[in-house]
Amino acid sequence: MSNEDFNKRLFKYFDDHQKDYIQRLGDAVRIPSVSAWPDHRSEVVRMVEWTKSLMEKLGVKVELADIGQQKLADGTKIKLPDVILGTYGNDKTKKNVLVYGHLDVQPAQVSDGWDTEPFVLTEKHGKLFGRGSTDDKGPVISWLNVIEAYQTLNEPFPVNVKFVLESMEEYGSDGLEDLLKSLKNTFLSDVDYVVISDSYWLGKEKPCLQYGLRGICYFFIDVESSTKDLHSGVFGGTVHEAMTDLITIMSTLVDDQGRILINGMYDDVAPLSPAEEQLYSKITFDVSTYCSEAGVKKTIQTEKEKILMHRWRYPSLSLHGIQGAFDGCGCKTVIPRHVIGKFSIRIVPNMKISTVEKLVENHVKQIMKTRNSPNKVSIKLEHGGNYWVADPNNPQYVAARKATVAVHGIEPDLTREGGSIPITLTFQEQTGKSVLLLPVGASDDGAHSQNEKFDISNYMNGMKVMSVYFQEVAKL
Ligand SMILES: C[C@H](N)C(=O)N[C@@H](Cc1c[nH]cn1)C(=O)O
Ligand SMILES: [Zn+2]
Ligand SMILES: [Zn+2]
Repeated sequence: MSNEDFNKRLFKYFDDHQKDYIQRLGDAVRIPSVSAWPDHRSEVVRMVEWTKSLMEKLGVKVELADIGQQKLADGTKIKLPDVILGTYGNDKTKKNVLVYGHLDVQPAQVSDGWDTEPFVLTEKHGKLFGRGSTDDKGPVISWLNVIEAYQTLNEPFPVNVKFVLESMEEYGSDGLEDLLKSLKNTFLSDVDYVVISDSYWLGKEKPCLQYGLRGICYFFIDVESSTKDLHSGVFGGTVHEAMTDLITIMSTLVDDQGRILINGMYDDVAPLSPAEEQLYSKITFDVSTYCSEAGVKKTIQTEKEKILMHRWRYPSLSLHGIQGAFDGCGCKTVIPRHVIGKFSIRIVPNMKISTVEKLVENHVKQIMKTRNSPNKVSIKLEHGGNYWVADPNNPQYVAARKATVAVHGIEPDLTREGGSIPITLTFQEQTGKSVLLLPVGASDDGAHSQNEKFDISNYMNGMKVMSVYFQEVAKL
């Protein structure tokens, strides 16, 4: 049978089994594997076990790698979830492709404003709503569905596949870097290509391949004022409040133009070359759609090119929350004794995590000097992950472009991602091989947001692209 005929059968098989794939994703979404919630660690472990069992059913050889313990803010330690190392096929004549993905998800609760139960996959108008549907359970399961389809159709798999599936990605990939370094001369030594499907298209219709990611430095600012919470009527106006110090610090970090106000933060940012500047205008991107997907009235920048640059090649600082602050309904007249402010800086070429950390520390010290406050303030880099930029002309990208054209009938845009996949650079360094970001989700999937979803069409077409990608990589 020609390859074309096989792909027709394969694609039909995917379409015919849509219901089974939705059910499988639903089983995964039902496990609330939130890595940021220590009290849900057993659910993360359950997700690892669920995936291991599916992989073993498909004949993937699975090993669970212990990556040690996580130290929580209060000093206690809990076990980090094991990393799944999978091996499928061992044919020395075939290429070895390493697939990375993550099984943990961002927190979610109906009270955040979800229209449906976040951990119940709900199908509406061709969309599958649920936490982790697009980030990253849908894509991870898609890779496994591809293996299953080949088996059922009795077709030899075109490549050997290795899997690294972690469950702390949404918490900065705690513990994974050391593991990968320790595997450099064993599990990783014969890897030819690394592929990651954990990001999103730039629009809803046009597929893309990505060759860059921003990194992330996530900070906690801890402010302690008193030994207990205080009555604001009794103590207000006489004590230095932790919250007042914290809010002052947090209000000095970024201005209304999105510019980071920390001295020196832009010193290492790579200058924009004329060649790079030209790339942005060619990319399909609609500013008004972007605004409506975000649910905002306007963006800081108005030109498409500038928006893309600020998503991909400039740093940004976002404020995320304050632990310990009153956030319930009604009025509570209490002065909290201890608050922890949380913010992150997305970093870009050629910023260094250690420099960013020092600059933030200096900034906080400077602000506190002006406050005449006796409160205990400490700043901690909770986790840091590097940026990554690759050459989109390397053969692996050519293979993925052919796969995209074969399924979608259109050349993908070559784009970058504003989010972070902290371990990407480590894969490149430890294997010495090309890493490809092959997104399958759409721009409006709402990863990390309320009503995260994965379109059924993206699920089905994603598996088709992944299949042809393996076939094309086999030919390289
Ligand atoms: C792009 C990827 N799907 C993702 O969402 N990554 C997270 C990683 C992270 C790092 N610290 C916390 N989360 C992100 O970009 O926020
Ligand atoms: Zn995520
Ligand atoms: Zn992700």
